[in-house]
Amino acid sequence: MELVNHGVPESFIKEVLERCSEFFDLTEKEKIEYEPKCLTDKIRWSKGSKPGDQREFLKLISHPEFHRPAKPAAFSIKHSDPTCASINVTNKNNPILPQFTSDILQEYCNRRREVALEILRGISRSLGLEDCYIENAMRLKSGFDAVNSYPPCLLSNNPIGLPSHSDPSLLILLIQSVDGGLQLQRDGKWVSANIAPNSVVAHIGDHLEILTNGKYKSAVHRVIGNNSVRRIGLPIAFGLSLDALASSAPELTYEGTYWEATQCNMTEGRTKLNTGPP
Ligand SMILES: O=C(O)CCC(=O)C(=O)O
Ligand SMILES: [Fe+2]
Repeated sequence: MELVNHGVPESFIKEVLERCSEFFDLTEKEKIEYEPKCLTDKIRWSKGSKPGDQREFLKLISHPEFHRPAKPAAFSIKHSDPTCASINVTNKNNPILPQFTSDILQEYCNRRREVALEILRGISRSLGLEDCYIENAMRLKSGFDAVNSYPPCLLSNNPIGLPSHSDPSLLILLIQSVDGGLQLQRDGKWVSANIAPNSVVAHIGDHLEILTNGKYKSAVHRVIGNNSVRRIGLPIAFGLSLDALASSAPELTYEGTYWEATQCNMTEGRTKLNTGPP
């Protein structure tokens, strides 16, 4: 789904993508400072570790608090926890950029959140459920947002920057710095997503497929790399509360659970949905 008139000005989107790009311009030594050291590190840099994943990515954990109310106290860590010294770490050589990058990504996530909630309300309605059904079932007030952005690495002989996969979470809103790269699987074929400048791609994640008992299907997608120009893809994944569990809405179940159905129906690239309940 391509979204236009989404209410976030083009200049702000440009600024977000530029800040990400500046972050990737830091030296490897500087970026290593932002490798995750603590569970609650808000801004993290790392590289794809799975075969064929040529990404380098920056992640923002914009969850308000790493908080699991139903778990023992030891599982609840607030961002202000003094034992997590690496939170908000600033690099000596670049004292401004990463904090600034984190702030601007946070602001971008906040602005996107309302759009995501509005789409999820529309999806609830389309299923004959009350508007706030998904929000309430997934406890989105303390939901988890993550931003991945990455420049293409040198793509050697392999044009695939990120292999076929579907995303965890409920809904993903994506912008990109240059057109092209993202492909979606439709009827077994790869279709390029041509996204107009300043528009946003919205696609469904695995948890929404589970929740809706397969009525909304998680989008299988991949990214084709590009050696000539840096492309930043910036998906925000809107996820459920760390304390919630994705399971089929009882109002939508029929003949057993969706987990059972998906597990006897393996298809390429659907690893997340085929591994069974967590
Ligand atoms: O860069 C993109 O267009 C998409 C990236 C993606 O699919 C992901 O990070 O899961
Ligand atoms: Fe993805």
